[in-house]
Amino acid sequence: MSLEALDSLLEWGQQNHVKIPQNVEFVYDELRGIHCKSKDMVTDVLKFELPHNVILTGVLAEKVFGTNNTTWCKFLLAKLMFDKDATLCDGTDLTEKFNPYLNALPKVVNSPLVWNPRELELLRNTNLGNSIRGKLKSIYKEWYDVVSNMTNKKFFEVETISHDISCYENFEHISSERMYDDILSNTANKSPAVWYSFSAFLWSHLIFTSRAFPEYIINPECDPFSVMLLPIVDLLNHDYQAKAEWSSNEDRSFCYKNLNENLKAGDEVLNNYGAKGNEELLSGYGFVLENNICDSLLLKLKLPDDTIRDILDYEPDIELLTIDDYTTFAFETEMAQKANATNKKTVENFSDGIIYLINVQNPRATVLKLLKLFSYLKKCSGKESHKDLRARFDGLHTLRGAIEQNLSAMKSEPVFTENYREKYDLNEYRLYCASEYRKGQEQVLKNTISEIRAIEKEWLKENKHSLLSINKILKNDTQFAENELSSLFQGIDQEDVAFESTFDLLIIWIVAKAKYASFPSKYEWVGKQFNELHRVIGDAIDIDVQNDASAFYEEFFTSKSEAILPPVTLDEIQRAFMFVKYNCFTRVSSDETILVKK
Ligand SMILES: C[S@@+](CC[C@H](N)C(=O)[O-])C[C@H]1O[C@@H](n2cnc3c(N)ncnc32)[C@H](O)[C@@H]1O
Repeated sequence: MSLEALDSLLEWGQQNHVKIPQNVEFVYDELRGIHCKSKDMVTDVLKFELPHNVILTGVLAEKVFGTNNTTWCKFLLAKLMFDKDATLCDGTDLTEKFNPYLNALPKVVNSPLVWNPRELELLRNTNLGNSIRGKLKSIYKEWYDVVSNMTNKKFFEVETISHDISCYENFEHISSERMYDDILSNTANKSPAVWYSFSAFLWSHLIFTSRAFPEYIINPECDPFSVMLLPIVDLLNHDYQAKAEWSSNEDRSFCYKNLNENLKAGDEVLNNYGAKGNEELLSGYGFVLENNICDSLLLKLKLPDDTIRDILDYEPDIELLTIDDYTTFAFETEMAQKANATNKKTVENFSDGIIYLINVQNPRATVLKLLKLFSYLKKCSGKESHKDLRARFDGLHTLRGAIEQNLSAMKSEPVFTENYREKYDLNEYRLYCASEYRKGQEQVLKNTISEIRAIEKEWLKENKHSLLSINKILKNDTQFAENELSSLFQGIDQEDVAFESTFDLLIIWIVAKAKYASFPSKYEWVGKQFNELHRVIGDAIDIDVQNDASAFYEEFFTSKSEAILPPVTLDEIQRAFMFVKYNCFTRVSSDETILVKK
């Protein structure tokens, strides 16, 4: 970006009656691009006004291509930027008209969509790293659907873009390296062969994701997803604390007001793009904010259709969310959100998975939603509900285990491919963005684990009389340790008997208590639950339990001498396993198996 380009843009604005406050100036630096600063102390509202005739909307795309939608707006911008020929609209050449605006647009938006393979390795094991190819494919499809449609042939010479087309058609078989070398590097270097190539479209797409505004502000009747470009107003950078107001006048001009009081000389005049986390900022805008309080982590879960259907039909208090429940494009619109809220969801809505966004500052709200879902997933078949204490604890520990796994994957050092180092440069700014993004994601995961631990603590306190650990049992049931344990292992080589977990010991305790009918009076409820379960299930022992119980039996009760029958039968072990499955959960932190009173 040259300073002359900025000056020309501001002069063009003046000629076109764009109103810019007297006491601001636009400056440029490498890190923040063009941005706006107050020249002196500002105590009043700062107001920018943009006349309708300098706003780029879908109406122009309609006049040029006959279709008014965001995809065609992207083609229009690409044409204005990269086509040497004029783009006529009502007798005006739009390229000439918007030339100063086009010259001041960023050459590259630093989104990972255009990072080279070496840079992309910085995002390994993150949501963004895992989703970038999918995102690229969906933008590529948006382009392909237009250029491959016969009715649009009049706008494009398809032979010129045959390589772009074949790369899309073979997308799954093309390595990231080749995709970068053949296609994306042309976007990154701003050297697309023609204006309707995919590289040109991708540049335009990123200009829209990083600087478009919702059109409904100047045109309330438009499609809620329509967007527009606002020259000069779009030079304002983002801060989630900025108090900005967008409105329009009757003549459909756009009005931006900065409501931050007491700006000092040199302070930046900022816009507010919405409460966006670093993942959204980096992928759509190519920058990150340090210590971003809007940061969030996206958890995606894939569940079988039948499970989703069951939840939608019978579990109204379990919220299943999709990406449409969150921001979907450049600037969030209330209308789009309302449209999502009123639609009843079906299984088809979840083809891309169930999405939960966990906020770094307030993970609790989402953790509570996730806990309900995980309790449901961990509830045992039969009569158990996701609201039962055992299922809730089991869900909590499964969720905690999954989040901890995510965290350790995120922390693992990326392994760099040797030949990338020789072939590709590493942009320092992208390195910084990747590391800040990872830091933010780690922080969300850590805060989520702390929140789950805090919830577990509350639940343990509230339900302490309904929970029983093996340590408590051993303290109170001396008969078990002193007599029963040795009778169970008569004839078994004592050196072989070593319990590695509280789970094993609990199984043995249940076997002993059921066999000798010796549940201590304090724990009579365990006996009752044991009898009740076996009254209900009869001889139905599920296959997983059969396998686990057999392995356990073999490990502990294989007699040294074939002449001596072990004192415990496989059936007794299976029954104890069944009981533990339906009445216990295991804590991930201590690997401790806990019995739950119903
Ligand atoms: C709407 S434009 C703002 C004007 C832009 N600086 C320019 O040079 O054209 C959005 C782009 O500005 C940059 N940007 C916005 N807010 C930023 C911030 N807080 N820190 C760093 N860069 C920011 C990003 O490159 C983003 O893609």
